[in-house]
Amino acid sequence: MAPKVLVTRILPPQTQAHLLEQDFDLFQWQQDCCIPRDVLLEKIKGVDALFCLLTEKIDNELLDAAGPQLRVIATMSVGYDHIDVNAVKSRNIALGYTPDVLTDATADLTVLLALGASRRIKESIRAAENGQWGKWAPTWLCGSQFTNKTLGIVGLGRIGEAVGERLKAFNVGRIIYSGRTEKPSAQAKLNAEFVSFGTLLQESDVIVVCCALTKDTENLFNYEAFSKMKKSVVFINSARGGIVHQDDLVRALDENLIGAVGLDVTTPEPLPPTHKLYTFPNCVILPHVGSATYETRENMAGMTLQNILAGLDNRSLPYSI
Ligand SMILES: O=C(O)C(=O)CO
Repeated sequence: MAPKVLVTRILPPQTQAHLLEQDFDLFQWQQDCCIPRDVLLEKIKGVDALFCLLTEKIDNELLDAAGPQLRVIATMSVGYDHIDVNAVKSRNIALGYTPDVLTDATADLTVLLALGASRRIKESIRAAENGQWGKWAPTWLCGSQFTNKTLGIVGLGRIGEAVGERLKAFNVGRIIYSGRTEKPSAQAKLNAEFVSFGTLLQESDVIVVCCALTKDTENLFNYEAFSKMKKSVVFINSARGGIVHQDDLVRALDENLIGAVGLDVTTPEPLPPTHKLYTFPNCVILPHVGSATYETRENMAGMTLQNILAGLDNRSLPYSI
């Protein structure tokens, strides 16, 4: 009998074609929006494999609804804060994700945000489009550059290291990082120093958040943290919205405690267009597009399908959490 497989979205074209070639009893959510929770809870009943995205919460309620035959869950994401990993593992369900493959795309976008925020891209685009572009003027729309500045990376994992490598090319003077543990190999490559979180806040000119969202990092960037930063700091988050206490970020911007902000992630997502964060000229917000290149998304989908196929075959997953 063909295995029952639930896929929560239409996939990039090559992987979508590959999926349809499989001998699956397939239910695939066809609309270009998240599968509603009640539909997911209904459709998960009796499935052998679940192909999900970071938009689906995988918890005991869902696993109970699925039933004991569920053998593999594969998320098309590197982050897995949407998954109750202990709940999945305690039921002996194989769990897969997509590490490495989105590192370059996400690091590229993080650099884009850092440059954009520090060079006042939002105000510049608005000025050009709104007829405020007068004659060239010596100090109009000046931002700051990275030359000789201190770059602080919170979480020197794969993406943090790739961001460091890229920003090194902008002649930063010093790279410091904080995190749970020292990362000797990345540290040596970047000639970086491991410092305490407090030191990183105080000494960085540019702070990039590249860590995972966990219980330890939830709301790590609160009012107290923003208060310790340089007033000129460029603060970038391309990791997860929940790492930042967003109301405190609004307060910090209101009180001019920080220089510029670039966000690819927020709480919630999507961030409603009426949200106060959009009103700050020095806050650039993108709609969670860090990994959004054709190549990367195809690779992520392909890896997720490989995980599903391995799990259904009772093989160990090639990209296992
Ligand atoms: O894969 C992830 O975790 C993402 O955030 C996608 O960009």
